[in-house]
Amino acid sequence: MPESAAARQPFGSRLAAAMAARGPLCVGIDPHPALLADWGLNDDVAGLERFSLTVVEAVAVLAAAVKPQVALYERHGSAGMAVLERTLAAASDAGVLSIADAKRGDIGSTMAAYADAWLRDGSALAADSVTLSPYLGFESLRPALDLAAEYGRGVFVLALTSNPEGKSVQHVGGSESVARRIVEAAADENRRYAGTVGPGGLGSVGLVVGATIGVALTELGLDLNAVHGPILAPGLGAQGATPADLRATFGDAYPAVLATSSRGILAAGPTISGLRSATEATRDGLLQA
Ligand SMILES: O=C(O)c1cc(=O)[nH]c(=O)n1[C@@H]1O[C@H](COP(=O)(O)O)[C@@H](O)[C@H]1O
Repeated sequence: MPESAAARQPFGSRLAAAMAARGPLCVGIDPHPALLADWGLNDDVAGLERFSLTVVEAVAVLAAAVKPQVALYERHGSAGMAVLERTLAAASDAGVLSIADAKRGDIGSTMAAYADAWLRDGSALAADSVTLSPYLGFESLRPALDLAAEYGRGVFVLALTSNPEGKSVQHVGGSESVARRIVEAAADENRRYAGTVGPGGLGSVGLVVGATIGVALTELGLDLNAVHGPILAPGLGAQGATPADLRATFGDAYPAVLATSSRGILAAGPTISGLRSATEATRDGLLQA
């Protein structure tokens, strides 16, 4: 059902409500060729669609959000991107929030076009939120930040990524690290819109901080509580992090953490019941941590 921007609550408020109701788990939709094969599907557009819609059907009532990985649709060309459009529409129809994992970032004039694609009402690719890369400077993301705020949508900006190579850039500067610039900029941005956030809500500018970063927050002296936004934490499952690792890594910022797992859950397909069991087990592990 299309929903007008005026009627839509800010993304951070909608996500906080979903996390409170369903637990702090996002299920990544990453249709890797090997997973398609494991599910008995061809690595083609029909396989991609079957895979994606099955995941949405299975987890929409259990997860706080789903996160389709855009690269795995792009590799099928324009027909793959059409499947992504239908996957985002199916998530919306099923009542689960979507995070388009596009990791976009460019100079402002081009960024405005990315913002139009992923965040503007009327775009077939519009998701509830999108992942952004701040390598061109946090402020280069301005068109997306402003459009997200206008339409009640959200963004997740890469801060400390889950891959081992990330620290070669993100840790540079030590106590004045690159990551600190991103964390502080996101906090400033959420402060600007603090008046739109209801009690217990979160801001709509989130960060990506990997579940695999170990003690980096302490080493770099970063306080994620000051962000007042959601923290998307990939790395659970296939990349080795456990719910206990997440709890230890994020400490008292844990209530704002939306953990995300793709392969760890998708490997339990292709049955709906298998996917649901894996989702519930992962979610319960996060709630008990
Ligand atoms: O933005 C992301 O979601 C992301 C950031 C990051 O630091 N690390 C990371 O793994 N991701 C994404 O999260 C997903 C992780 O997939 P699994 O390792 O299969 O759970 C992939 O789609 C990655 O692109």
